[in-house]
Amino acid sequence: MTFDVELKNVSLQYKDFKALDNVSLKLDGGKIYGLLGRNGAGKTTLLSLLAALHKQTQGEIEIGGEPSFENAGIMQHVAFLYESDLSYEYEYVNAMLEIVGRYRPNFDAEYADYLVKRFKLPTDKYVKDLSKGMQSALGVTMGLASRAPLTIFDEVYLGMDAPTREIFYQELLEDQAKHPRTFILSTHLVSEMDYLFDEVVIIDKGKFVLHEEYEALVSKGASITGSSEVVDEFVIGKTRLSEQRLGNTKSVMIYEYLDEARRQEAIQSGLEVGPISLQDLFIYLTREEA
Ligand SMILES: Nc1ncnc2c1ncn2[C@@H]1O[C@H](COP(=O)(O)OP(=O)(O)OP(=O)(O)O)[C@@H](O)[C@H]1O
Repeated sequence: MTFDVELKNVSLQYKDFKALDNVSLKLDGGKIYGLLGRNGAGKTTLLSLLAALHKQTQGEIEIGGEPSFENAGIMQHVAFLYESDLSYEYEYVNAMLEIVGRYRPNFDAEYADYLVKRFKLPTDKYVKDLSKGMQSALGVTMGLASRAPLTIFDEVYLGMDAPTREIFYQELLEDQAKHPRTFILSTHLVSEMDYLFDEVVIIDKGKFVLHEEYEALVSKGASITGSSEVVDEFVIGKTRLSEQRLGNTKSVMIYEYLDEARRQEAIQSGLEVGPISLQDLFIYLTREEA
């Protein structure tokens, strides 16, 4: 089972501050979405509305085709994992997973057990005594093993070290292939996680910026590498996202679709044409105006 998600003109006002401003978005079920935004952009606010932790001040949210707020039938199928304070959690890992399993209709205890071993989570310590990275891995274990049709991870992987994050990414892709559901991953680890995303959503200062397929998005630009003079000449008049220089070699990311003829022209001039990085595009699209 997977869930579509739809936000129609959603705003959230905290007293006199608008954290989300008229956001509309439609996410088709069964895909992995990357939610990107700078600090304070409104990612957690948006995700906590999807998890019905509070209600939007304006607009409508539908999950699986139904209004989701205070809808127990829908919300039992929505898993929201975020960095939470577990410093008072006097439960062992297995006991905590058992509790989660009671509330999640699709919970797979065997898979949870497998993930506990895969993440090497100690089963003889209270959750409060686990390291920060281990607590993150426990959050990921709860989220994956719940197999909820809508699973939201809000930066839960921050405390994990790189090899542990790699295990998470592998498990996410493998389990998504076997049991497709809708994932939303918010992250600042853009260049590390971009390959996971089917589609990307960017918000900035509470406002919707874009929603696009990852492949389509990164094909909107190109990286051009070669000798400085030739690169400079080729990129004249094009929007530059970033620039790197090493000796006489230069690499420039441009934000412009290159058709086959232009690509061939670049290659004929001795330039290398590569894909653009989502991270550079993200930085460009959310930059502060000077
Ligand atoms: N309870 C609250 N009262 C007032 N303002 C709030 C409240 N919660 C969040 N905000 C504000 O809403 C804005 C969006 O916050 P949010 O946590 O959604 O951002 P974020 O994109 O998740 O940021 P980060 O990447 O830094 O975690 C911020 O300016 C924040 O200060």
